[in-house]
Amino acid sequence: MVVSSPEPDVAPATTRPPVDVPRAEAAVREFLLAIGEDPEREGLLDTPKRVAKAAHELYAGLWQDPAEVLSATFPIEHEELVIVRDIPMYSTCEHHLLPFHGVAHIGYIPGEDGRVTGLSKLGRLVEVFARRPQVQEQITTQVADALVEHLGAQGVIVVVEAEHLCMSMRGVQKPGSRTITSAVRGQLRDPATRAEAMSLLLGGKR
Ligand SMILES: Nc1nc2c(ncn2[C@@H]2O[C@H](COP(=O)(O)OP(=O)(O)OP(=O)(O)O)[C@@H](O)[C@H]2O)c(=O)[nH]1
Ligand SMILES: [Zn+2]
Repeated sequence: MVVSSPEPDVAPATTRPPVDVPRAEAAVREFLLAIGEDPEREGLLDTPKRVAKAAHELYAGLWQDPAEVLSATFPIEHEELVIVRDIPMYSTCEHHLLPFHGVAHIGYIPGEDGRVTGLSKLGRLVEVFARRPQVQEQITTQVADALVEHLGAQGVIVVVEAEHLCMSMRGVQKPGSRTITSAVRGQLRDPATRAEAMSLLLGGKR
């Protein structure tokens, strides 16, 4: 078993994602007008340009392929649990386009061929699915399914813990509340294995 707590590993934007910049800038300008702001005032002059530029990073996952992230594997014939926990995660809720952020924990049992992926690739996989307009449940299941589909994992467990700013700074206004979601696949559905993985994954937090 391997347990690792990684440094943040944010995928560099190697290819420029196809944000339609003029369209994004025009939309931000319109939005500023809609809320009664003056897009011509000095502080806002460059805002449409900045927001469009930020979109390249915030939504980079829309143009990334999970299969590519998981394509590099190592034949070290490890057939037991590998866990990377406390992977920092920033995403955008698709309902309000506000951030939600927290950590993801991933455990997987490699495929029968014993091939494993690089530990950082688990962090990159989270990026692929988090850097999109999203809901937390979907990130969780997409990460789990990608490990089964593209890595051939025999078992997977993914837990995501996050605070949603749409619940903190507006709406119900409950700052500090955390949402926890999990997805379990294959051999880790077995109750005993799952309980062991969960306790390692959460590192004695509960
Ligand atoms: N299940 C789930 N719900 C989310 C997520 N992010 C935001 N939401 C919720 O999406 C719901 C949208 O509800 P609506 O009633 O359509 O929108 P709203 O009037 O802005 O809701 P309030 O936030 O309650 O004011 C809210 O309850 C949010 O808390 C997520 O990742 N997963
Ligand atoms: Zn929201």
